[in-house]
Amino acid sequence: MTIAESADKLNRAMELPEGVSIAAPVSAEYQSILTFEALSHLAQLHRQFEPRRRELLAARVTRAAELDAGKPMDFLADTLHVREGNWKIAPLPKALERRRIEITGPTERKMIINALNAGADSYMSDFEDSNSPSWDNQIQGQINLRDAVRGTISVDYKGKEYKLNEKVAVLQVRPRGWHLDEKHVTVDGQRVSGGLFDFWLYFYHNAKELIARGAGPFFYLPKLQSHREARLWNDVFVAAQKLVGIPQGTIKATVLIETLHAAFEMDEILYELREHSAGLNAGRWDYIFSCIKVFRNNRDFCLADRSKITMTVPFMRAYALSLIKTCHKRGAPAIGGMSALIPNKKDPEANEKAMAGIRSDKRRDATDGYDGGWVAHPGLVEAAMEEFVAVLGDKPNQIEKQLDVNYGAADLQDFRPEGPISETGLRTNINVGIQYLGAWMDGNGCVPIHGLMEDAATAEISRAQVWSWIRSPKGILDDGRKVTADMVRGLIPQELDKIRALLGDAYTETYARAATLFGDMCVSTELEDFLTLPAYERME
Ligand SMILES: CC(=O)SCCNC(=O)CCNC(=O)[C@H](O)C(C)(C)COP(=O)(O)OP(=O)(O)OC[C@H]1O[C@@H](n2cnc3c(N)ncnc32)[C@H](O)[C@@H]1OP(=O)(O)O
Ligand SMILES: O=CC(=O)O
Ligand SMILES: [Mg+2]
Repeated sequence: MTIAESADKLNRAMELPEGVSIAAPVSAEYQSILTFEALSHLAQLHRQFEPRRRELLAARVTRAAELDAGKPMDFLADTLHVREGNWKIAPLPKALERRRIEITGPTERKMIINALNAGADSYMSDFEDSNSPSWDNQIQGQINLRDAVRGTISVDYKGKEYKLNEKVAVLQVRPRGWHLDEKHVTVDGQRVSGGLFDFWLYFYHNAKELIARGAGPFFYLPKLQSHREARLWNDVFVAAQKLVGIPQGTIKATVLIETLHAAFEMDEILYELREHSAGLNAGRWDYIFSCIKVFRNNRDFCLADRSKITMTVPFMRAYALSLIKTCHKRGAPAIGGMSALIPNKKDPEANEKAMAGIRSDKRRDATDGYDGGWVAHPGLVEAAMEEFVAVLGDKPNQIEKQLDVNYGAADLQDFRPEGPISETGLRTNINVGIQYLGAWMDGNGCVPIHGLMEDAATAEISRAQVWSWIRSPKGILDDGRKVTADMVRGLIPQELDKIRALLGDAYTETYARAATLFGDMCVSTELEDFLTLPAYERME
């Protein structure tokens, strides 16, 4: 029986609201999330907001075409009054005042427990970059979150029982970005938005319970490209709070500034969400990816090896400090991003280096003025926390710190360094891109590769860099060879062999499919918008 047939058999007994259809199995347990009322409100929200989502996605295409045609990236003229106005976001709830260290990770059951117990102030549970959006991951993730909110989550793993400590981190949830659909659920024959689906199911099942427990429905909003996209989220929040019957302004959301477009609209984004805002976060990995994507047709644009694009290169520095300045002026928290370093159990020397890297990353963020920062692994919380405490002392945040910096459009686009580009850097991008994509298509959205955390955002940089080095006349290796499509096609089987040898029994044929897809995307004439869009269509 195919998945569609078994889904049909299982779901035939299930009563669905008018116009709603589900093309995936819904077990009795899944039905506790996909209730008639939850789905009927989802359909209502879809009908109300989907036309605007589509308009905004179309506006992204128009904007990209304008940039391709050479229109400069700049601050918006018609929102000058917002940038110059004297306003602040609404006061923060107590639960979101102290966010020095936020751990992040996928919504897998054991990981949720480990993350909530890790000693961080907050935990961002992720349906985006670190998640592979298979049907099971999405619905099981909602089940896990529901149980975590109620404190009943537990799991027995290899004979060890996992349950929550008395004191746990404050939970925040990141739904998918506006670009992703949830292909298994349609309303009136149209796929629903992945972001709306994730947001609504979590909100519907947990908002009141969270409020009763002294927290609230707190979110992270990924990959926004404009304040109009923030306005759409704000309007969704207003409608959702009304549907569930909780006061307006109860939802709080932190927006990731992780596209170059959004860096030019930070004030405007905070303004749109001012009743619901919990500040901004520097999503550094998607930000680098976005810069490459924005300048895809600018033959002068070229970035050095991925390892050379650190937080201290000119354009990243301008972005990082502008974000703090904007947030603090508006009374909003500025949350730092993720260092990709993770602990290394097998190699003490590498481990020491990783820990030193984490410390220096968090020290720089805290000293600059960030109110908190992200870590990818429980083993990093203590060291990262020490660095923030060293700067903040016993204060919950440093929002009062106003930055006297003035970065303009040219600083945000000072894309240095352009080199070096090495064969090692090229091979690493290919190897990481294929390994990540293979794991993702097999249902795992976050993978340790060569001592670093790799997720959808970091893999996007790898993919976009290879594409850009082929296209740009500046894509020349430090030994003088031009990066070409033929060179990349030749390296892919070699890197796939290395992956096969490395993974051993864990290797599946998916990696070969991932290599084909990755290769096609690198050599194609157009830079595909997101790696995850074609990959999602290849998943069940
Ligand atoms: C660009 C961005 O968007 S960044 C945000 C998105 N990315 C992330 O959130 C990264 C999340 N991190 C991870 O998924 C993981 O840390 C990985 C995949 C990078 C490495 O995971 P592993 O290989 O399992 O690490 P390792 O074996 O050292 O894990 C040790 C323990 O910590 C747990 N752990 C590791 N990372 C996390 C995490 N982020 N949250 C909760 N638990 C975690 C493991 O489950 C394991 O638990 P156990 O000992 O009880 O079995
Ligand atoms: O989501 C975070 C990022 O760096 O991308
Ligand atoms: Mg991101």
